[in-house]
Amino acid sequence: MNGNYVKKIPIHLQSAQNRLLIKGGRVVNDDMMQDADVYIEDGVIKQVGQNLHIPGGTKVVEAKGRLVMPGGIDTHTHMQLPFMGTFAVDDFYTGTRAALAGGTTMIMDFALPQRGESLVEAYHRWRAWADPKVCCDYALHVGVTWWSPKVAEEMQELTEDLGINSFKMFMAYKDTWQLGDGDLLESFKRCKELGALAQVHAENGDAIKEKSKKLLSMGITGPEGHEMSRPEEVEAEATNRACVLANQVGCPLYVVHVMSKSAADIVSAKRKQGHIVFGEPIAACLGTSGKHYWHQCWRHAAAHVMGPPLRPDPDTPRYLMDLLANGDLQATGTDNCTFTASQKALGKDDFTKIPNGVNGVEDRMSVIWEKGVVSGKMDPCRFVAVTSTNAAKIFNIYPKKGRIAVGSDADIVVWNPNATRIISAKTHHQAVDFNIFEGMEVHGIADYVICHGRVVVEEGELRVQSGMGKFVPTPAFCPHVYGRVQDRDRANAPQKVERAPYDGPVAQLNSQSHGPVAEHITAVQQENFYTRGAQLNDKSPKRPSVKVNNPPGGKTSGSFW
Ligand SMILES: NC(=O)NCCC(=O)O
Ligand SMILES: [Zn+2]
Repeated sequence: MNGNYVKKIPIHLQSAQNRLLIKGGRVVNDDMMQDADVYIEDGVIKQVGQNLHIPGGTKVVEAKGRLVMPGGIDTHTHMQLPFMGTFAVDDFYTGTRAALAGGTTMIMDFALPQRGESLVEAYHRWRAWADPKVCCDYALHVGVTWWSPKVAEEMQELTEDLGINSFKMFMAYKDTWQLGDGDLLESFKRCKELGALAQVHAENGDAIKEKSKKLLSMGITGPEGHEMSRPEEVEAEATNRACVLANQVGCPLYVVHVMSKSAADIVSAKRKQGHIVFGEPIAACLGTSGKHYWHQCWRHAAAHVMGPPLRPDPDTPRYLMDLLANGDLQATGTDNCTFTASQKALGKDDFTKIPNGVNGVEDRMSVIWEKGVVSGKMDPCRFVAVTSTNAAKIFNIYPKKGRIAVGSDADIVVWNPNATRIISAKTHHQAVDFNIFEGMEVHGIADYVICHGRVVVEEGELRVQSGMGKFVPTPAFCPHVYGRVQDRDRANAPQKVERAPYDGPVAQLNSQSHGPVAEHITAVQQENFYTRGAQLNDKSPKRPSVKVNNPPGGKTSGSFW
């Protein structure tokens, strides 16, 4: 099977089933597989096993030869994001509908305030956009795009009252969302106090700005300049800095879109050193590479522009998949943030103006199945872990989400591991007019998708309604993230050395000594010499006896001393 694998059916033919049996399939969780039936009532899994007692009139989904897995959780999307002068074209309706078509039953999006804007207001704006439109469940991360005591206060309101347990800080996007190291430290400290998970977009925004200017001045205006302006080491440096700063204040850290080998190596090395850090590769970097930035067709190249960029090293997807398979990286998202050709063309003469973002929400499950399971790197249990369970654990919604077990939400994908399809913008359900995985043949198709107990994909037919999904609050102090923080703090607490006080002579500070006092005098003297020609403390009735004609360090022949 390939091509147009999901058809739309009219809303009036859609119905909610409150009793459903998935029969004859192989249930896959992150830690075990078993041949079992799954019985669902009112959106919740009620029984898992064989020879179940099922009430008459229950709708049956035949799953023989299929894998019955927790629906996917996409940890990173930006539906209808206002960004770089425009809005992402996939909104909360088309984006979540496409997610379901591909077997993802929950997304996690980002409420991103403008610099100086209230975080709580941004949160409510995103809720107002998403609630009436979402076809599947969703949660929100909130961006900390500036710092002040008010931001710290609002973070508390968001975690305690509004269902937020993760905050994203940007180390890129200088002059808009970027935080400096001091503000990063403050936000990490605050996350820790509130039991929230700190997330970072790890790229050095200052270096990017500088390099972009240089490339543009050399006449490099096309999409290849995007990658050249932010090469691997720019991502690796920021990843390392974020890990160090978070670890210094004992705050757990989640690095979103780990795009390069060197950034992934840092996450993996820090984990080995005992840091509490998680790494999230996305479908784009697992499924394709940055060679496209050098494509002859401008539109093709621009369609791949995202930050951090895809990497030209063709070995990157394999490498990241290996780390995902062996546990060095943990959860997967897509950074789905889509722009049409005409939107990308805002940067036709300047790569820094191409709206950043690619697709992925629909194809993540198939791409990871193909590159991860079909390639023999991971088994179906690990596939479930990296596409669903680990996200549920990290964001504290497990086992409500991410597991097939009694009491869990009935968010399930009935996966046909043998069917194939060819990914194409012509047949995908996203609003965007380009697909970065165009032409890729993938095994693994969602024959049925069940969301809150409703069959939303049935033998190729997509049955959704806007507003079907719900906001899922994510509680703070997640045991999976914060479980060892207290013990770790206690074990690593600095110890004072008990000793007799020093009782010898202590040197007297004077104005000739090096250090802050001397520096202060030098700076003031400099101002007096070159700005006003006035003397130190001009306004005070009695001047100190500092000889400005012979400054400390002596005179120089240049214009500064
Ligand atoms: N990643 C990207 O290119 N676009 C969305 C904004 C962001 O996450 O940086
Ligand atoms: Zn993002």
